[in-house]
Amino acid sequence: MKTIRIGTRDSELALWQANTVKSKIESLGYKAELVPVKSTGDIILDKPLYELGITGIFTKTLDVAMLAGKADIAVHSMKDVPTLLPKGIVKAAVLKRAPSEDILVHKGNTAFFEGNGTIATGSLRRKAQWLHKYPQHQVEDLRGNVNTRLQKLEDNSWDGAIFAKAGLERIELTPENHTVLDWMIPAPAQGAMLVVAMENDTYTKNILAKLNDEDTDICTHVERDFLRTLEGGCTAPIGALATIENNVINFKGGLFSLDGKQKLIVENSIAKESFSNFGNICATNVLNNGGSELMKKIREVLKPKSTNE
Ligand SMILES: NCc1[nH]cc(CCC(=O)O)c1CC(=O)O
Repeated sequence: MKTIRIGTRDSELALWQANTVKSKIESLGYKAELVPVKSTGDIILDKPLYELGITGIFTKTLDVAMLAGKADIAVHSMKDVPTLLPKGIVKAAVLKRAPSEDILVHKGNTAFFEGNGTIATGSLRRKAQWLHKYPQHQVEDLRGNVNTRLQKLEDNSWDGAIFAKAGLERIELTPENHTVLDWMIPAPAQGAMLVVAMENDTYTKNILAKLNDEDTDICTHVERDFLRTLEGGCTAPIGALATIENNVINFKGGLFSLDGKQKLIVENSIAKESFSNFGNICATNVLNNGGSELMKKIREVLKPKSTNE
């Protein structure tokens, strides 16, 4: 029997995700092994992500390994995956979503919420939404994998730092002192895992199809369509979350100015079977209600840089 080779980065979160897929493949009665690959996103830590000028920094090295025939599949945090996949690489499964929320990890004293706080994040989306809600606060840049960021928070005088709840839970590192940011719109596809395979690898694709969660697949499709239509190749502070209840998709998306002062929100629902163009409809709604002007301003500042989160 062919062994499915899973390309993976070596961060604790990436390994957890790759091992989870390995176990699921083995539970179906097939063989799988991990192939470690180093990613530039994990190596360059001194610059904000959006300044690195590379799209899909976390995923590119694994794409290269797959295209070079060194790995059959890769497991990604779906929010780190560019909305257009490289030629020859296709979506093979979207796993059932873990919690989608962001959380603030702090140091026990929450008085800063009411006063002059300093919180750390490397994400434009988190920064903009934080400053919108807490305009008197400072936001500092914070890079690195989840473990590195937790360590940096401990080593610095910041009051808190923002993380994806799913990422901390997966590696069982959620600190006791934290607040779930249920008001913050998560990154498109946050909490979901995407497994990609080679387009021509029917054997592997047929196995992975059994791992696909239909509702998560649909929701992340809507969120990523919203992102793709809105940003048009540039990275802006954009959040999106779709959920399904009683066969209805409920969607909330937001575009923010970099300083968080401006906020354009769309909330919309549609029957589940009409999901295919829904993200684009929601994005067009934002673009027609001030979003085009705001995106133009954001592009002038960020251009020619672009990356995900
Ligand atoms: N930006 C890096 C990243 N990519 C995926 C996750 C966590 C898992 C997920 O959101 O699906 C994280 C960590 C974080 O944002 O705190």
